[in-house]
Amino acid sequence: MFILNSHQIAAADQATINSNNISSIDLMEHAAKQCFNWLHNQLQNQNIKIHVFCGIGNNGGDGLVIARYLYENGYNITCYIVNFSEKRTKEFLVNYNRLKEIGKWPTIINSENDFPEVAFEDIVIDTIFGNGLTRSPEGFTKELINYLNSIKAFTLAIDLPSGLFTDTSVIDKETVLKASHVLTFQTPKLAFLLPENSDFFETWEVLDIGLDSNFIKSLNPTLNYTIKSEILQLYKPRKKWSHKGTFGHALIIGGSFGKIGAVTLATKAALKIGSGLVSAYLPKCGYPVLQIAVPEAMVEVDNDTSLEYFNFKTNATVIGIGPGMGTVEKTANGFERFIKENKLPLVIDADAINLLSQNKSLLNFLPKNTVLTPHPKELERLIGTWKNDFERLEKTTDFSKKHDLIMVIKGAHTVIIDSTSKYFNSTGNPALATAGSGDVLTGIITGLIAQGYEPINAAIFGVYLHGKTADIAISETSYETFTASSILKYLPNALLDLFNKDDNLIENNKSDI
Ligand SMILES: NC(=O)C1=CN([C@@H]2O[C@H](COP(=O)(O)OP(=O)(O)OC[C@H]3O[C@@H](n4cnc5c(N)ncnc54)[C@H](OP(=O)(O)O)[C@@H]3O)[C@@H](O)[C@H]2O)[C@@H](O)CC1
Ligand SMILES: [K+]
Repeated sequence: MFILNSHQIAAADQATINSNNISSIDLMEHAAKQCFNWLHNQLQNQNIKIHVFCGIGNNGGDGLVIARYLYENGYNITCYIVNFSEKRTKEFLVNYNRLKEIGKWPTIINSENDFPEVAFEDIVIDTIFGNGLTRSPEGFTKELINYLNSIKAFTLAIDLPSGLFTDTSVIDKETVLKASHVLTFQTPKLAFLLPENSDFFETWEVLDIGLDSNFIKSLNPTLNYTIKSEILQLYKPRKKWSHKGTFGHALIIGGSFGKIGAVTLATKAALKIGSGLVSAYLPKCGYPVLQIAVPEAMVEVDNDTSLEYFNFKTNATVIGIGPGMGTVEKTANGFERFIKENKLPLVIDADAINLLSQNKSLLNFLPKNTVLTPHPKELERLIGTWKNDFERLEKTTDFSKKHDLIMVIKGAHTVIIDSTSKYFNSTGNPALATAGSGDVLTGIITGLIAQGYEPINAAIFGVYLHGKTADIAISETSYETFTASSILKYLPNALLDLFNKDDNLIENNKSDI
C-alpha cells in the first residue's frame, strides 16, 4: 500500500474530484461519515460527553460533518471552532452552515478564556489541523493543545494528530495534540511509522475514502507500507517436480566462543524457511553444538574459538554472514580477504556490519543488492549520525544508492530501503525485542534468497514473516516469554496465515464511492 506525502494527497483529492465527478463537499461528507460510523460503532449511543474541536480548514470541515452526525444521532456533544485564522475554506463554510441549519451553533474559541471544561471521562475529537499544517501551532492554539493533553481524555484524531507534520519532523513537542487513536484517510502517513513520533499517538488505522487509485499509482510513490495481500504476491509456490536442489544452498557464517547460539539460530532459520540445503561455517568449538542443534545442516569449521581463515569449501547459492562472529583482529583480517574474493550474494548482519564500518573501503567489494540488516546503533556506525528520523531515512537511501545495497533498518516498523523505494513493514510487536531475534531474521532472508527470491523481495517477505510470528504468538505467549526460538516455532503459522482471508483492518475499510 502506497504512503503518500502531503502534496501527493492533496493532488489525489483533486484528481478524484475531477475524474470521479464528485464534489469536494461530497468527498468530505463521505470521509467524515466514515469517521462518525467508526465512533458510533464503538459508542453504541452511550451517553458520554463528546467535544469536537474544529480548525478552519478542511480538517475542521470534517469535524463539522462528524458533529452534525453526532447531533442527529442524539449524542451529548459540543462543537467548537478553534478560531486561529479568518481563512475559512469553502468546505468548512458549507458545513458550518449545515450545522446552523439544524440549530446547532458551534462555540467559538478566540482565546484561553474560551477553553471549555473537559473531563478525563469525556471524548475529544481532534479536527484542528490535518494535512494542511504548514508550521508549528502557536498562541492560544498551542495552549489549547497543551490543555487538552493535560486532561488525557480519549482523543480521536481525524487524519493526523493536530500539530503532527505528515513528512517532516516536529520541532516543538509541546504543539502536538496526543491521540489515543487516529483515523487517517486513504494512506498511512510517514509520520506514523517513525519512532520519534511515538509519543503522539497510540494506534492508527486507515480509512479508504475512495481516492482515485489509478492517479495514485501514476504518481509512482516511493514509500510503501507492505500489507498481507502484497506479501502474498511475492510468495513462490512450489512445483510438484521440484527437488532440494531447486531451493538452493544457504551458507551461514558466524559464531565465536560464547556466541555459537547466534549462528545456530540463523542456520535453523535458513532451514526452516525452506532453503533446500543449509551449511554453517563456524569456529571449531561450535561444531558439536551446531550438529546436535541442527542435524539437517552440514558444518565446516575454522579455527578453534573464532573465525580466521574463511576457507570453506561449500558451494553455496547465497551467504548470510555475521551472527555472533565477533570483531577480533584475526577475524577482521579474514573477513577482509573473504569480502574481497567473494562473488556470491550476501546477507550481512551484526559484527560483519561493524567490521564494514571499521573498514569502509570494503563496501566497494560487496556484490550489487547485498542485504545489510543493521539495528540503529550499527546503522549509525555505518552512515554517521542523523538529526531526526526523516533525515535517517534520507541518509540511508543515499548510502544504499551509492553502494547499490539493500538496507533493512530494524525497529518497530522495520524499513527496507533500496536505491528507489522504502518499504515499511506492517507486522511485529515488542516481543521481538529479544536476544537472537536479528540472527533469526538473517537466516530467514538468506534462506529465501537461496530459494530464488530477489534480494529485495526476500528482505520484504522475510521481515514480514518474522514480525508476523510475534503477532500470532502473542495471543498464546506473552511479550516477555517470547524468544528467538519462538520465532522459529511460529514461522509455519506466519507462512500459512498468508493464505487466510482475515480481518486486515486496512484492507477491509473499502469504500464504494
Ligand atoms: N476534499 C478534500 O480535499 C478532502 C480533505 N479532507 C480533509 O482536509 C484536510 C486538509 O485540509 P486543509 O488543506 O484545508 O488543511 P487543514 O489541516 O485543515 O488546515 C490548514 C489551515 O490551517 C492553516 N495553518 C497551517 N498551519 C497553521 C499553524 N501552525 N497555525 C495557524 N494556521 C495554520 C492553513 O493556512 P496557512 O496559514 O498555512 O496558509 C490552513 O488555513 C485533511 O487533513 C482531511 O482532514 C477530507 O475531508 C477528505 C477530503
Ligand atoms: K486532526
